[in-house]
Amino acid sequence: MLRSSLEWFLKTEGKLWLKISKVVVVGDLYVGKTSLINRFCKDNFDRDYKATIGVDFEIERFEIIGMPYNLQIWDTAGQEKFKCIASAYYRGAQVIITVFDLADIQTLDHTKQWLEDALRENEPDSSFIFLVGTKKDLVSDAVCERTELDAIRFAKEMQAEYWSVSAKTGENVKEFFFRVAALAFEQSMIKELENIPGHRPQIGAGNLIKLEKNIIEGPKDNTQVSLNCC
Ligand SMILES: Nc1nc2c(ncn2[C@@H]2O[C@H](COP(=O)(O)OP(=O)(O)OP(=O)(O)O)[C@@H](O)[C@H]2O)c(=O)[nH]1
Ligand SMILES: [Mg+2]
Repeated sequence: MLRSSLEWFLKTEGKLWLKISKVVVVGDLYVGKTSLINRFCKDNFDRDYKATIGVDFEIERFEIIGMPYNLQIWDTAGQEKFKCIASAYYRGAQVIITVFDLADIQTLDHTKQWLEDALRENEPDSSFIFLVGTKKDLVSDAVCERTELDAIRFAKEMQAEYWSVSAKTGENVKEFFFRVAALAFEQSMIKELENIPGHRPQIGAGNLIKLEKNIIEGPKDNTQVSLNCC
């Protein structure tokens, strides 16, 4: 049912469809939010710290199964004095990315509060949640594994999918954002198909994009659709 709806949609409305999904990135100061976004959107890395003031955003263009699709990625400030400005931009987030520093375990403890603040501004169950450990290059494999045990526990409690990345080396960064785009795209498409009279998809079937692994632990190569970053 969903497949025939999708085929019909691609032949008709899909040609004119341009969907933008809002992604909000939150977490303590200095954890590497801006660096993560810059690695993905600009493929660069700056060793010097320049605190984000309030908020900033990037738009990243994708093409998924032949359709243009954009992620609007909001980079928020971790500094307490900017929290008030940043939180004004939490509303309407289809994806919330909660970031901590793998080399600073305290920042993991604060992720629940960041998530709570972001969720307060959004409809219940309307956002995908990710927990991302950054600066993987700074910790040994042993430390990383130990920290990840806690991180995976946190992720389960937060109903989030866990990923570890390094903006410095680029490890997992592209894979992570492709995963974000794939999930947000699929959800947008299902919502769009629901609105087409006589083309009611089976909600929950989720067969637009097939995932190979458990949703809680972030898979490395998990989309079977053609997903291109433009
Ligand atoms: N080694 C290493 N350093 C990183 C990585 N990611 C970020 N950094 C460094 O960590 C510092 C803070 O990074 P930012 O991306 O500015 O942190 P932020 O979370 O955006 O900070 P605020 O804007 O203040 O909230 C910078 O000096 C970065 O160069 C990483 O993956 N590896
Ligand atoms: Mg920043």
